[in-house]
Amino acid sequence: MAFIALIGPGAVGGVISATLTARGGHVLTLCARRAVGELDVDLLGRPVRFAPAVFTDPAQGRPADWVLVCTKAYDCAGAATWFPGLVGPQTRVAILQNGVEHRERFAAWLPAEQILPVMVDIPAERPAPGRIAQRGAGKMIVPAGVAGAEFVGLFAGSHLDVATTPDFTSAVWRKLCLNAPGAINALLLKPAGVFRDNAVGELAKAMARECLLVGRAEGAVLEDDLPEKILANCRAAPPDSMNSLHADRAAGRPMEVDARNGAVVRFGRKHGIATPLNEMAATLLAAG
Ligand SMILES: NC(=O)C1=CN([C@@H]2O[C@H](COP(=O)(O)OP(=O)(O)OC[C@H]3O[C@@H](n4cnc5c(N)ncnc54)[C@H](OP(=O)(O)O)[C@@H]3O)[C@@H](O)[C@H]2O)C=CC1
Ligand SMILES: CC(C)(CO)C(=O)C(=O)O
Repeated sequence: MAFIALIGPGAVGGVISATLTARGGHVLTLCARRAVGELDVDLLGRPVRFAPAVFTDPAQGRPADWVLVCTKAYDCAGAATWFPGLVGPQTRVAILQNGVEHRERFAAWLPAEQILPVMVDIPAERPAPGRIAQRGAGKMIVPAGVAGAEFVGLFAGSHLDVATTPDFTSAVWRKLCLNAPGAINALLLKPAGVFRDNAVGELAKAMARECLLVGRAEGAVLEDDLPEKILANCRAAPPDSMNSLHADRAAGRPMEVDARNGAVVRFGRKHGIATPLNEMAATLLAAG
C-alpha cells in the first residue's frame, strides 16, 4: 500500500484519482488550491463517485511514497509549493503532463533521479465543477527502470493501460505529434469533429509532420505514416470532444502553448528544421 499525493485534481487528475479509488489498495490524498467536495467521474461509462481526502494548504503535507503532478505545464511553480511537505528523500514524483520537457520543467525543485516523466494519453474533460469525464481509452508510458515498474504497479488491475518503455523519447515525441494539430481546435474553438473537414485534415497532418521531423532529429523513432494515423485517430474521437489546449482557451485560462507547439518550434530551431505551421499556431495562440 502506497501513500499517494496527487497535485492538481483537474481532468487528468480526476480520472487518475477515480481510477486509484476504484482500484483500491492505496491511500490517496488530493492537493488542491481550493476545497474539493464529492467528485463524480465517468470512466468510459463507469461512474465513480467519491469524497476524496484533500489538502488545500501545502503546510498540511507529509512525505508521500508517490507524488503525482497533474497540473498544467504553466502551473509548475504552483505545484512545486507542495513539494517541501510532500517530498522526502524516498518520495518519487511522477509528472503527468504533455510535452517533452517533464524533467526540465521541475529541475529547479527536484533532482532528476527523483522525477519520473509520464507520457499521458487519457482524453479527459471537466464539463462542470466536480464532474470529470474520460472520453477515450487511457494510456500512460513511463521510462523502464525501478521507478517506472513501481509506477506501473500502482495501476495494476485498473482499466488504464500503463506500461514502461526503454525508448521514452519516442513515446513523448509521438504524443507531441498528436498534440501539435490540437492547436487547430484551440484556434477555431471547435472540437474534434472539425478534423473531418478535408482541408483541416490536411493541415493537421502537415502540423504533425513538422513535429515528426523535429522528433526524429531529437532521436525519436517515428514511422512515416504517423500523421495519417493521428488524423484517423482524431476523426474517430467523439466529434464534440475537446482537447486540453482548446479547453483552456475556451475557459479563458493560460495555455500550454510553449510546452506544445512552442516546443516543436524551439527544438526545430535547434536542429535547423523549419516549422512554419506550428510557429504560426504558437504565435496566434500566444497573441490571442
Ligand atoms: N485533459 C486531457 O485530455 C489531457 C491532458 N493532458 C495533460 O495533462 C496535464 C493536466 O491537464 P488537465 O488535467 O487537462 O488540466 P486541468 O486544467 O483540467 O487540471 C489542472 C488542475 O491543476 C490544478 N492546479 C493548478 N495549480 C495548482 C496548485 N498550485 N495546486 C494544486 N492544484 C493546482 C487546477 O486547479 P483549479 O481546478 O483550481 O483550476 C486543476 O484542477 C497537462 O499537461 C495536459 O496537457 C494529457 C493528456 C490528456
Ligand atoms: C489530445 C489528448 C486528449 C490526448 O490524450 C490530449 O493530450 C490533450 O487533450 O491534451
